[in-house]
Amino acid sequence: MDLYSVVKVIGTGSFGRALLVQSKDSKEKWVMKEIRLPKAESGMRTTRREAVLLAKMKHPNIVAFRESFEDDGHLYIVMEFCSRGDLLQRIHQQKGCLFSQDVILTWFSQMCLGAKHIHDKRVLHRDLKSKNVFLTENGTIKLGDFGSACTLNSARAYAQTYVGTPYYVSPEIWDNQPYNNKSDVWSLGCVLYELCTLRHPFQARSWKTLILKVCRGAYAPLPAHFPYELHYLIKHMFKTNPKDRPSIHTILNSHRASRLLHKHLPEESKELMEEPINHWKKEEGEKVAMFLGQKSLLTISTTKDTLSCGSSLPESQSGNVGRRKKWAEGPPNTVLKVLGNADIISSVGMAATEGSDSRSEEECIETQRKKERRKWDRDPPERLLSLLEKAHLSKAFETYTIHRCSDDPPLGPLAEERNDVATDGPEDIHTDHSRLEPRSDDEDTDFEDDCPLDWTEELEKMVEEH
Ligand SMILES: Nc1ncnc2c1ncn2[C@@H]1O[C@H](COP(=O)(O)OP(=O)(O)OP(=O)(O)O)[C@@H](O)[C@H]1O
Repeated sequence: MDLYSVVKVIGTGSFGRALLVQSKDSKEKWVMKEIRLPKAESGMRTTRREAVLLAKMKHPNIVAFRESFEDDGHLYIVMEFCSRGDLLQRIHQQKGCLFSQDVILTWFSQMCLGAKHIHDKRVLHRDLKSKNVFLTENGTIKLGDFGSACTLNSARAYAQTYVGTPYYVSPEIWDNQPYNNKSDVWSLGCVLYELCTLRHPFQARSWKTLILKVCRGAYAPLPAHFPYELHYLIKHMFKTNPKDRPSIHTILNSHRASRLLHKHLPEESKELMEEPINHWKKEEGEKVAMFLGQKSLLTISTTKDTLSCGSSLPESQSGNVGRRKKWAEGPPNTVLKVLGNADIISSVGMAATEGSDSRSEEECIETQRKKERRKWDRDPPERLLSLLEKAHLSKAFETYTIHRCSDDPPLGPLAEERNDVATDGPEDIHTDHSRLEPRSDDEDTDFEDDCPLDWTEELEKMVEEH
């Protein structure tokens, strides 16, 4: 502490203060987070998690860690100072004037790089929001605030804890399912949407509407001037089923928007990235069109028709331009074959599962139950709503840390913790190299929860405390 002089208090978070400090030696400015340490010795390790995780993240798009130390009952984390503040402040400064597409894509592609680094290290951020994305003096984006982050290697730890800011929370969390890497993708989608519209995607006047809108993935479309790829990306990031949502890896490498993002990546990152998959090559498109034309289209216009319209083009060209085609009466064989092999997607109910394989009745019921949980046409649970009605909706922009049972430790910085939780300490963070391989988005959802958490009780307590 003696090495720094305090310039000013930047802000106060739920866990303590953020101070702007200056190194007495170098005169460099840093942010020092001052976090009250819990009295119980056992709670200290959780409090230190933010420092430990931040120290592990060395990436140009993540707030750099300098050092951490304890003094007088506080933990101090010294980190890079992002002089241009957070994106929420930046959005407010716009006063309704939209950001340019280039700015949005430049910032968003850097957010993706930062998030990819976190996920590659098997860490979930769990509180991505515009307030936790920072801008440096030279305009670089940095993800910060790892107070809610957790490692993925302890299934118990993440399955039983909910952390997040309600406006940015994905449908699966409201549905008592576990937080996973795609939940971070949802939150990042919210930030992208905010950059495009200066509004939150899920605006609501009540908690009930908020939750229902989130769970139905109902948002107003982006302004029409944005490119198709951006509309498409948002649509995918807001898929209500996390398995249908792209992973960060997919967004950067094989999504329809990847090429657009790549154009906006910093040069040094481009070299390290894979070349994105080109979804639609003109030559391939022409080949497909030709194939379809031969297979299943009938030529009904003739050169004669074209010529009678007064065209003076040579026959070779006028044939191409003037011919009109229409679909044959019956669907093409290829389509029938594909449909024959496809699952009957819309068929719900036991008929679809009966006799289809050798699964037990319980397994079938369980599958059915999971399908039903995804529908979200029903109202949110009465109890959840009645307690949320008491809370002001503005609270939905604050970070919540909720844990399941009194003997199960929460993961937030002020949490009490048992000694035997295996997610603390640098040794707990391991790199799973298989995760670095490109995979389908479905495979890239990290885990399933077999014991969904009932966190309404904890939320009730928190709402009362607020
Ligand atoms: N590295 C940083 N550079 C510049 N400003 C920062 C940095 N880290 C935090 N801040 C600012 O300090 C203030 C307090 O941040 P802090 O993370 O402590 O709490 P919070 O994000 O406001 O709340 P909570 O952590 O409860 O979500 C915020 O205004 C934030 O923008």
